Amino acid sequence: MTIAKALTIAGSDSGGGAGIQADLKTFQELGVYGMSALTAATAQNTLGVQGVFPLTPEAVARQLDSIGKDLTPDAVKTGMLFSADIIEAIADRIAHYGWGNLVIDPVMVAKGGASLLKADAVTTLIRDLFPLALIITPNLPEAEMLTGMQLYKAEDIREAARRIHNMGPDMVIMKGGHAGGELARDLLYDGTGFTVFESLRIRTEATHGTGCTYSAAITAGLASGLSAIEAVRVAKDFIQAAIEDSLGIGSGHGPTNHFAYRQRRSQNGGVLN
Ligand SMILES: Nc1ncnc2c1ncn2[C@@H]1O[C@H](COP(=O)(O)OP(=O)(O)O)[C@@H](O)[C@H]1O
Ligand SMILES: Cc1ncc(COP(=O)(O)OP(=O)(O)O)c(N)n1
Repeated sequence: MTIAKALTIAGSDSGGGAGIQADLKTFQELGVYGMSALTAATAQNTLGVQGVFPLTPEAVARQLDSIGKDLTPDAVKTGMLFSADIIEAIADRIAHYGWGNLVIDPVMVAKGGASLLKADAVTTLIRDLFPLALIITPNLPEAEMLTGMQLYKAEDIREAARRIHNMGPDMVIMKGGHAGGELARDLLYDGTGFTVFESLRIRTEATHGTGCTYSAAITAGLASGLSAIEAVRVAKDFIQAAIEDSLGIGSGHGPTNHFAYRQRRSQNGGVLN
């Protein structure tokens, strides 16, 4: 049996809704073998982030070496990276092992407002990691931080996608979770044109870890051999089901339901409804 393997390089969310935990659950649900390299532990629940405890760059690099010397990933994603020296160590190891299918979720600030990336690490993220990426998946506040633009109008969002594309990745997905409106609309830009992925916006507080889960689902699709467009289409269905069927746990921003996509498919003879 050959199984697709995906690696997440990210922080731990003790509450289980975001970070490494969301990524590994998503990989598993999509039939992909999950591996992880931890960058930081967070003390976190649905109410917010109570503490951030980064690992040393050396500890991150050694985890990547252990994986690289034995278990070649078919796709890799990054999430919370925290500091410039951790990013440098990760970029160095990814280049060393020649890992492709790299999805970068440029995690900066948790929904509750806690900083998950030091301000002085943004330039290192752009300089060292973006050129290695197949896809970068900023939400609108992250895209504003990366470009210095204010993103309210559709044409400005498209211009921001072009500018982020010029920072080195093959593709950019501008996520629409933070925009208003009836639709949750994501835009994929590949350097020549835009592809729109949209769904009905669900009115809910249970959106903790949506970005992690979405980028992990894209990574799982790429690891399985899907094209980028196919992988994003599956990921959009996965996150929509996960938000719609939320679990109702915790008293703040609850987690999404990582079981939902598979449960719906099995109830419908393999077809998502
Ligand atoms: N309320 C919602 N209803 C439907 N889809 C949503 C909702 N909120 C976010 N999404 C989708 O979840 C994915 C993650 O987007 P977003 O929430 O913007 O990321 P982040 O968690 O990084 O802020 C995107 O596909 C977005 O369209
Ligand atoms: C450890 C960790 N990593 C990433 C995040 C941010 O996750 P995201 O999917 O953007 O969800 P919200 O924080 O916006 O709910 C995190 N919180 N913790």
